[in-house]
Amino acid sequence: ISETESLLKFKKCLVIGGASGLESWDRKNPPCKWFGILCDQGYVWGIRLENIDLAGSLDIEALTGLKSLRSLSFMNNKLRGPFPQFKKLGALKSIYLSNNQFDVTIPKDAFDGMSWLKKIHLEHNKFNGEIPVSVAKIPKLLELRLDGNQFTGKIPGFTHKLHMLNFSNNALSGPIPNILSTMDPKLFEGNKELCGKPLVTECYSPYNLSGEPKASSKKKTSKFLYIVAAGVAAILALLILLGLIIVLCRRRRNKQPLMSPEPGPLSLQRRSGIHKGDKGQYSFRSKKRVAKRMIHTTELLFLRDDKGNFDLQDLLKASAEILGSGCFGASYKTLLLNGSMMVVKRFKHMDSAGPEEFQDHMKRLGRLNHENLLPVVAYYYKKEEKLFVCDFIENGSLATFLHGHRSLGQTNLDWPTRLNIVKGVGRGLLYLHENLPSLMAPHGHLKSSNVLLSENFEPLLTDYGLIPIINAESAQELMVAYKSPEYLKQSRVTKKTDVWELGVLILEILTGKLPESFPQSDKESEEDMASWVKSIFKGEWTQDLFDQEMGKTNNCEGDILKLLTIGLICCEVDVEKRLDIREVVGMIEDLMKEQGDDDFYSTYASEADGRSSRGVSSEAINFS
Ligand SMILES: Nc1ncnc2c1ncn2[C@@H]1O[C@H](COP(=O)(O)OP(=O)(O)OP(=O)(O)O)[C@@H](O)[C@H]1O
Repeated sequence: ISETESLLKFKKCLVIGGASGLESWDRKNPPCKWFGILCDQGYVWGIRLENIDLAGSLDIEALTGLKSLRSLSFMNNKLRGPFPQFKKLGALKSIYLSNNQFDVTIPKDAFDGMSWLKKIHLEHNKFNGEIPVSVAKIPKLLELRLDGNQFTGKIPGFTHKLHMLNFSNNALSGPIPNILSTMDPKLFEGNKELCGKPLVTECYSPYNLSGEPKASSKKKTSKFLYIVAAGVAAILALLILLGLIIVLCRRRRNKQPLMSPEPGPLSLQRRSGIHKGDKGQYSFRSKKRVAKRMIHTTELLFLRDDKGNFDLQDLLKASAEILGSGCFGASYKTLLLNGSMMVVKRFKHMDSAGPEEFQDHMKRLGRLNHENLLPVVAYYYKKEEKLFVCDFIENGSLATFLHGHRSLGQTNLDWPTRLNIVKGVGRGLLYLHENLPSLMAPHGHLKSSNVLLSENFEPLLTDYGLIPIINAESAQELMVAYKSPEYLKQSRVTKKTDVWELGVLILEILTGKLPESFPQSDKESEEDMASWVKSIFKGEWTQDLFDQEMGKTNNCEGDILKLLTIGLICCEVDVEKRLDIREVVGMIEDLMKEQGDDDFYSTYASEADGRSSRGVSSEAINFS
């Protein structure tokens, strides 16, 4: 269905007042020439029908065919009816419905999945019921105006601060969420039952001991206080007991050789069978003394100062659970007595590098610091045993999200999240390339199980920079870099091998297919993942090619195809022709800008002029 037909269908539900300008909406002219239609490169990106006495309802379904649509403004009209299903247009960046006659409750999930939405203006209608929780979860939201409605109930908890918001003149109640407590009090005025900062009205809470409890609840409150006091006393007693146990344990430990205490049945020592014959145990804190002896000792060596509050013995005695066994050995999730959850990876195939070489390399890794790299916190080196310690990342790996065995309640990765992951992986790789300059492939082992996802789904690379300390034979057999076309055909691994790995990862993220499920591209030139994608992809959208779990692509098909093309460019077989990582990251960032860091359309010329609109180019607005 063409843009013309979509818009004409949309027009059918509108009741048009006197001189609306909508007469120009007919098949004689292309939509870009119609009144109120804003185009970019021949495609509709905005509909702006303001101040024209428009009534009726908004048939959002009809607009789903407009792939470039990003902005809608119908302010200063007489629209009413059910809340429009904007979430069907997941790529929208701004919605303006101010000064209309909507008098409905907005469904809780009205904004679910609207990852690109930056501005919502619903002020001066008669919206009632609770503010939908989904509005507080929109990740990029910058402006929210709900003032002059009849919203009731509590303000939901927002995940981040907004540049502009207004809740004034509603019927809201309860405490203002902390994250909004530094905003101008005027933005909350006219809600009799709202309390807490920035308003002067304090919230009465049973926890607020200084507050005057209401007479009717005095009895309840004193009972409650009694329970709280008893609880606090019990916790204190427990803490004292725990402290005593720790002191006793420490005393015992100091008297005994390092490995002699029999750990619990779930300890890392038991689980992994790690043993330590040496007597020496040096404090990891006395670094200077340690530096001289470290090569020959058996202590845990810290690369991060901020994490150094445990030692090898703590690690070995801690309860451990196996996370999985990769090609280099097993990884254990380990809960330390100090409450930190760490991962201990036990490396095999690492005995070719001598102790000094190994130590120098670890120092190099320790100097790295980037938001998309998971740092190695500490390591342990002994001829027959190498351990790497790092933080445990609760969300697990990208591989788990893409290929299943997710725990209950874990969500699918949608397109914006996938694009953001690719961007972070690219940035992490670029940083490695700039800061580990002497290495062949600074990462060398990029695959989805080595991309962990933080709480906010930011990617964290692991198992990077290993090539110099892995035995050559095992590296050739096991590491991703050595499975690249240049290694298989010319026995070469270069910096651009990481670019090829990134390409395969991009294809995996978009198709949801496991690269390992394809036969390797070898001398008989069997099909690998990249050639499989090339054989199917003809430059157009092919539903079958993409991971169905990505869910609704929300009119972003064009951008998804662009990322797929970047993936294929990275998978260029000829290393000389293949782009370097800087060029690829540049392309990914350009795509990000097209997707979310621009805003073509801002209805509000200024805060004071709430009733006019104008188009503002992306250059004119700085959201950073
Ligand atoms: N710090 C961590 N936090 C949470 N999960 C982790 C962490 N490190 C590794 N894992 C997960 O534990 C599992 C085992 O990891 P491990 O690194 O031992 O093997 P792998 O990544 O599958 O293969 P390879 O040994 O080739 O890297 C993987 O699913 C990995 O994603």
